[in-house]
Amino acid sequence: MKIRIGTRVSLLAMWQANYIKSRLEAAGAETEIVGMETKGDKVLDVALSKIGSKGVFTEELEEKLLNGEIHIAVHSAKDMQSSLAEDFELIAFTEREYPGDVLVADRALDLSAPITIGTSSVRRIAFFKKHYPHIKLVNMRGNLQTRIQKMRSGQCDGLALAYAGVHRMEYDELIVHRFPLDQFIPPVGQGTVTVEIAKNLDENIKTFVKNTCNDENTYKCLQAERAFLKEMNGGCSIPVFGHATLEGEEILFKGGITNLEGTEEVSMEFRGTDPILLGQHAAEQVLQNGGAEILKQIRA
Ligand SMILES: NCc1[nH]cc(CCC(=O)O)c1CC(=O)O
Repeated sequence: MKIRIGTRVSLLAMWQANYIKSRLEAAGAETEIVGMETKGDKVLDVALSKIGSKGVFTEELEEKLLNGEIHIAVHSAKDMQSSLAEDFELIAFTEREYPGDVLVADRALDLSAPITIGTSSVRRIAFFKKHYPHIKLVNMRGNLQTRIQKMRSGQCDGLALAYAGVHRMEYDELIVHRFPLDQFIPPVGQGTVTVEIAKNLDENIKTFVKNTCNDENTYKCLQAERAFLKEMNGGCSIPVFGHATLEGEEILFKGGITNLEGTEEVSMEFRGTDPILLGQHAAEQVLQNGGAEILKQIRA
């Protein structure tokens, strides 16, 4: 069996693809990595939340899934839209890395001082405004390496990033702070790698990939998180967050939404055993308890 793996070409995307590749090969498959640049990689001067079109990192890979040039596409689960087009499916989620956000810098930073932090995530911006209103924020896109270069050229004192990406790119020694998970609640999917297929994929390949790459516990959590995200109908320009963990058979889901200024936040916790029902219920409750109002304000 030879499995062609599609990926973006950033170093982090390549890490993810190689991670999946090594699992498939350990289980006896031959593989080939097919890298490609996507719109999301090329347009770097605009905040993601403003590019607007859905799937800026996924469209081109999906074309290749459909025409068979690749069998699977590897993504960060966080980058995936909550509802895929009819023809596609996420069949595996790898065991999750620590899901939180960290501060990366070349020197120790005093978070109570008026330092400048680079980020363009609407969620991180809102949490900074709420918990660190004196900190100055500057827009920062591009891959991890580019952002670190921009920081070193003086554009900011530090960068707010997902731990998972920093760790995978081996920048651990630049981590100067970990934001608590209950203060910077992670976005849906942060820290796990997912495998996307076209539904017409050969069943043997599909089963093989599932068996070698999927972590059942992470899968359950991601089902809940993604059901929540879908029901919230957010998109990456809306600071929606959601994080599920397992406690025995039970799923604990924490999620919500904040306005862009970080002055209004609806965060709630729910427990359940059916991931999809739990995620949907959580979204209904968050929307009913002020979330719908926040969404409306942001969209206006
Ligand atoms: N926003 C881009 C992005 N997409 C995935 C990761 C890495 C973390 C992950 O895979 O969850 C990052 C970088 C970041 O947010 O710091």
